[in-house]
Amino acid sequence: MIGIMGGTFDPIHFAHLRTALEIAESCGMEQLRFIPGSVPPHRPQPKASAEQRWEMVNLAIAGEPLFQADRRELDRQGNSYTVDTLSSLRADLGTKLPLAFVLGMDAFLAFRSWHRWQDIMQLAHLVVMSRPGYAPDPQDWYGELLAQTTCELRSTAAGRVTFLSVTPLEISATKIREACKAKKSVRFLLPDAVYQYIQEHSLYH
Ligand SMILES: Nc1ncnc2c1ncn2[C@@H]1O[C@H](COP(=O)(O)OP(=O)(O)OP(=O)(O)O)[C@@H](O)[C@H]1O
Ligand SMILES: O=C(O)c1ccc[n+]([C@@H]2O[C@H](COP(=O)([O-])O)[C@@H](O)[C@H]2O)c1
Repeated sequence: MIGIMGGTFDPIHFAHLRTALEIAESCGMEQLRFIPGSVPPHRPQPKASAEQRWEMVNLAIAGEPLFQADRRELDRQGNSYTVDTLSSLRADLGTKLPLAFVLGMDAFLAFRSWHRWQDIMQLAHLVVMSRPGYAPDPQDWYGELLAQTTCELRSTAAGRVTFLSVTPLEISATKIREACKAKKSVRFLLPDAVYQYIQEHSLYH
């Protein structure tokens, strides 16, 4: 199974990295790909450029064999819709391989507003990670799709939803950008290489 972690990554931080590793290990993924978005359809545009966010993702994941960075959303024009990304991954990887789109509870709560969300369910599983401050969706719309074990995800290519608890880390890119703006240090919230990159490029000031 391959995991896909999409995000704005403005910037990538330790909560992305630690939760991704825990999910990859507990689901038995052979690889987890970080896919930074170019033009997020659903939020204000990022402060760092697409290439800067790409470079920070690469610095952050260096040396972790389970992780890969994938730039297909950056190389595409227009809005970075997840349905298009997953279709393009299917074109590369075939229809049989289990694919799991990994997202935090905050993102999952808005999932049914995503572009062609029903089609996303045909292309991948959803692995929803706990996130401090976000309670589970009270509308149990995914009931029939619920997978109780991660084994169930490996036995089909797409279409199931599962919820996994990860180490609660109250880190967000928003707070990191705000701290930079307030001239406070963001060291130890993200990898040192990313911290240095932010300083060298005077990001978020
Ligand atoms: N602390 C966290 N715990 C669990 N999941 C997280 C956490 N931070 C981010 N994620 C998840 O990682 C993915 C990418 O998130 P994103 O790049 O938007 O980071 P963010 O910290 O939420 O950024 P921002 O504050 O700019 O919205 C999303 O699915 C999001 O839910
Ligand atoms: O395709 C959509 O309509 C869509 C709407 C909202 C979010 N997403 C994806 O969800 C992932 C997490 O988004 P974000 O805002 O937390 O960085 C990222 O890969 C986004 O492209 C996708």
